[in-house]
Amino acid sequence: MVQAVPQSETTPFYPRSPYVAAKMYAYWITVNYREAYDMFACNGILFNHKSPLRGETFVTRISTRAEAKIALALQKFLYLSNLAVQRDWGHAKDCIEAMWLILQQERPEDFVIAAGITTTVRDFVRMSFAELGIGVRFSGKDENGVIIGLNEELLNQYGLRSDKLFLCSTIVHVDSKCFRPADVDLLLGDPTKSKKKLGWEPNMILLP
Ligand SMILES: Nc1nc2c(ncn2[C@@H]2O[C@H](COP(=O)(O)OP(=O)(O)O[C@H]3O[C@H](CO)[C@@H](O)[C@H](O)[C@@H]3O)[C@@H](O)[C@H]2O)c(=O)[nH]1
Repeated sequence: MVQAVPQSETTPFYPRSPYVAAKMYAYWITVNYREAYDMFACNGILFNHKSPLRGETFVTRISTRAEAKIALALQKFLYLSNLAVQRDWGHAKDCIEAMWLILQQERPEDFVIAAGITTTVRDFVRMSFAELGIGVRFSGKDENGVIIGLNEELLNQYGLRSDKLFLCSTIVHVDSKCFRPADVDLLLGDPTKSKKKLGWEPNMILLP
């Protein structure tokens, strides 16, 4: 449903949730006030951004909280829905810096603020488990996640015990009943304008 890949300032919007539909009002009223009253009003079109303050209902925190509990043997499984969706995940600090830069410009304009790198939820989960020393592979029809390796050294470094983690055991379950009725398959922002005009560069990016 995305109208172009990557998505720049000129890509048409196609909201896939009531929340994002409401954000369209905020976007257009900003443009309207700028054009009608010559106000210094700008839109930062921010792609997904994270920090330690990220709410626990978002997929990154759902996963990392569950992963930590699994590593501590306080929980057995992580339940997720669609692992194939891709997001352009950046850091909130970088976005705030971009907001400040937008407001320092001579002329008010709209800017895409994005890392310009897209990652599947599947890879995010795999990478964050790996940070703890737990190797996970997703396979099979349901794409459940299975332990394929344990890095004892890394686990020990965090004071974690590997005796409750078993090779070949399934720790990530995909629940297809929980797929969103309308979801965004792929978000990948094009930050070219921000980099060029604002001199903005994200400091924290998620490398696959
Ligand atoms: N929440 C959640 N999402 C899951 C899960 N499993 C897979 N996902 C998928 O992970 C993706 C990201 O979901 P969220 O972390 O909930 O974020 P979001 O819907 O992309 O919302 C963010 O982006 C919006 C713009 O697209 C923002 O408007 C919003 O503020 C937020 O930053 C979605 O495609 C969702 O289907 C799960 O168990 N829980």
